[in-house]
Formats: sequence, C-alpha cells, structure tokens
Amino acid sequence: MAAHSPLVYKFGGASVKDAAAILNLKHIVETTAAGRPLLVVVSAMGKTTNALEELFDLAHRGQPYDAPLGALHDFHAAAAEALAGPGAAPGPWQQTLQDLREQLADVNPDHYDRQYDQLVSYGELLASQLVAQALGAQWLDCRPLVRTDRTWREGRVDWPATERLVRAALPPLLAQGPVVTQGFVGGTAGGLTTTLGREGSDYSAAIFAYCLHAESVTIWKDVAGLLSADPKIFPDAVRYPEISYQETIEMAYYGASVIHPKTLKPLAERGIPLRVRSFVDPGAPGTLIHDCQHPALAPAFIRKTGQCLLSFESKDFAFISEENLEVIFGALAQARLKINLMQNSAISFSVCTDFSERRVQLLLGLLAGQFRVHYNDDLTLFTIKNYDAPSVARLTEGRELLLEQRTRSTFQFVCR
Ligand SMILES: Nc1ncnc2c1ncn2[C@@H]1O[C@H](COP(=O)(O)OP(=O)(O)O)[C@@H](O)[C@H]1O
Ligand SMILES: N[C@@H](CC(=O)OP(=O)(O)O)C(=O)O
Repeated sequence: MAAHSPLVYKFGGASVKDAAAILNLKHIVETTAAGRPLLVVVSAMGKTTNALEELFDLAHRGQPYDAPLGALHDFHAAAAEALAGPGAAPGPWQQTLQDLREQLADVNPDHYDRQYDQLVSYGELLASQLVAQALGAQWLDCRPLVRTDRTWREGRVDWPATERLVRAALPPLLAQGPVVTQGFVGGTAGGLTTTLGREGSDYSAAIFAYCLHAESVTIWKDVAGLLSADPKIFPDAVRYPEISYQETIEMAYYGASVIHPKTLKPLAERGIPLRVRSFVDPGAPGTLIHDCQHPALAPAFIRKTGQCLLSFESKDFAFISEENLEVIFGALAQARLKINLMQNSAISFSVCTDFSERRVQLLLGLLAGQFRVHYNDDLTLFTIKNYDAPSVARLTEGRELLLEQRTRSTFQFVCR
C-alpha cells in the first residue's frame, strides 16, 4: 500500500447528532488521523433524514410544513451557534437551508421518488457544512462525483465514471488537508441529486475508498464494534475482534443494521480493511473486517422487523413451475420488493420481503389475474448465523413460527 493512501472515516447520524458530538468527532480526527490524508464522510445529524422525509411528504401532499421546517432550522442553528459562538458570521449552511426552503415551495404532485431525492439529501449537505467548518477542513459536494443512474432513492453507481471523477478531484484536495463530504448522496449525469438507499452513508464511504484505493475505512459508531447481535435487543452480545468480509456481508444482508449491506463488496474487491470503532471510546480496539480466516464465531442473532410474508397460489391449482416463478419474480422486481427469504410447496410459493404498503399493492395489481395472493404484515424475520441447539431454543421459545428454514450454518424464521 502506498504511504500516501488516504484514510476514509465515516461518521453516522449518532456521531454528529449535536454540537458536542461534532466536537467529539473533531477530537477523534485530530488524535487519530493527524498528518494523514483523510476523507471524512458524514451522514445527516441525528434523525434529520426522518424529519426531511416527513417534511417532503407534507409538501408533496400540499399540507402546511412551516412548523417542522422551523424546527429543522432551529436544530441546525443551535448546533452552528454552539460550534461557532453567538454572533458568528453566517455559515454556508444558512444558504443551504434557504435553498431547501425554495425547493420545498416548488414541490409538485408528480414524480414522488425523484423529488424525494432532491429534498431528503439536504440533511447530509447541512451536516457536512457544519462539520467542515468545525474541523477547519475543505467541504466537497459529492454530487458531481458519485455518479449514479436515475434509479431514484436507490441510485445505482456508475463505477467507471465515479472512479474517474473521484480520482481527478480528490487527490489534490487531500494533499492540502482533510476533506469533508456527504454520505448517502449521489448525482446523475444530468445534474440531478440521487440517494443511495436509507442508511447508505456506509456505502458512500466504501465507494470513495474503492475509487481512491484507500488504506482503510473506519466507521465510527455508538457501539464497541461489530457485535454478535444488536446490544439494544440482546444485551449479552459479544464483540467480534476480527471477522472476514464474507461473514460480515452475510450479517449485513440478513439485517444487522450496523453496516449497510452494499458496503462490503467494493472493499473486498480491493482488499481494503473496514474498521468499526466506537466514537464513545475511540481508543478501544473495535472490530477489524478484512480478508482473514478465523475460528467459528459465537452465534450471531439478527432481527429484521417490518416484514411481510406473501404467498402465491396459481388459480388453477397447477404446480408452482419455472414459468410461474418467472412471472412472480418479474412482478417482485417491478414493484421493487426485495426478497429476504423464500420457500415453495407444490402449489404455493412464499416470500418474505420488507413491507411497503404502496409496493405490495402494486404487486397485487400485477399478479391478481393469475394468482391467489395472501399476505401478512407486521412480522419479524430472525436469523441465527453459526447457530447451535441452545441458540435456536433461546430464540424460538414461545414464538409462533410462520415459516422456517435452515442451512448448515444459518437458521431463519418468520414470526409475529
Ligand atoms: N451486530 C451488531 N453489532 C453492533 N451494533 C448493531 C448490530 N446490529 C444492530 N446494531 C445497531 O446498530 C447501531 C449503529 O448503527 P447506526 O444506528 O446505523 O449508526 P449510524 O447511523 O450512527 O451510522 C447500534 O447502536 C446498534 O443498536
Ligand atoms: N442519513 C441517511 C443516511 C445514513 O446512512 O445515515 P446513518 O449513517 O445515520 O445510518 C439515513 O438516515 O438514511
């Protein structure tokens, strides 16, 4: 690895949730990356993306939104004032908020997803401006660099274009000092903003790291590292000191929300290590994710809520055939419903997906002519990786299992 390969640090919503958190970020940068070329990728402050989703939804429905917009302004103003002191010169975030105000006023009833991206991306713009100012670092608008197609709300990255653009723009800036940019956000060739999917800032960090051949990526979290489960649900979760890309990809895919599932592939492709470290205890070792062999890990528990179990039966009681499956998969793709688990019997096919009322209704419309479709929502999908008898007993006890599946290493079930 070349001595001048940059480090990429990603700070999520919790690590930039207010002025004190941003000062803690500054301390981490100054004590752990001094003198190193450093790209800082930040998410929106705290729950700002949720607030922007609600704001956009109100504007799209033609409802008043002055109060939540005022709250968003006051929240960022309070952080800016605490960082810069009262009476400080206006920061660039104020113009950004004015731009948001104008764009909200222009929202029209068409093209929900496209307009969503133009508006909901403001959280990262605002946060990155405050963080750049606090660090005295360069601010970079990532939208002209992270090139995606026009798949709104889940932009697909154009890797060759992004690599070319990032490699042309970033190294001269990094040579001058730290650079702060946005996670979660990209842009089309035509200059429109896209987003990469909720919680997609980890993925942004990986995109930049891939393009820059970074030395490593560190994602700073409110937990000690990658644990065997979400400690908020399983307080006895243990930290994995070291884990392979493959194990981590599977955990993220099954729903371990600590890492966005798309993050690992670009890093694994270029052999770039990913560290998960605690912004509460920056000196602690955290977790190192890289290309390694390790002994069997403690069973990992993963819970994915908001699930929907759909079952399809052909109306003429015909067996579920390849032709039927082709139609069902085509409709699922068209409705943009992702399959988390699937199973078939002779005349019925079941899939577990993330629930979205709008998408499920679209699916029903597409398939109602050919299939009898039933669904249950408000379900939970549990996965145990590296399961054993005690871990299965612990999780299944007292639960009504609607669907269950196991491979040699993974046990999954859907329940109410
Ligand atoms: N296996 C796991 N290991 C560690 N944390 C986990 C795991 N699964 C879920 N989490 C949750 O992920 C949270 C951190 O991720 P997230 O909230 O997305 O961070 P941020 O938005 O600040 O980047 C933790 O607070 C924890 O509750
Ligand atoms: N702010 C975006 C993107 C993101 O990744 O956030 P976080 O790093 O806080 O999960 C979201 O909430 O979806």
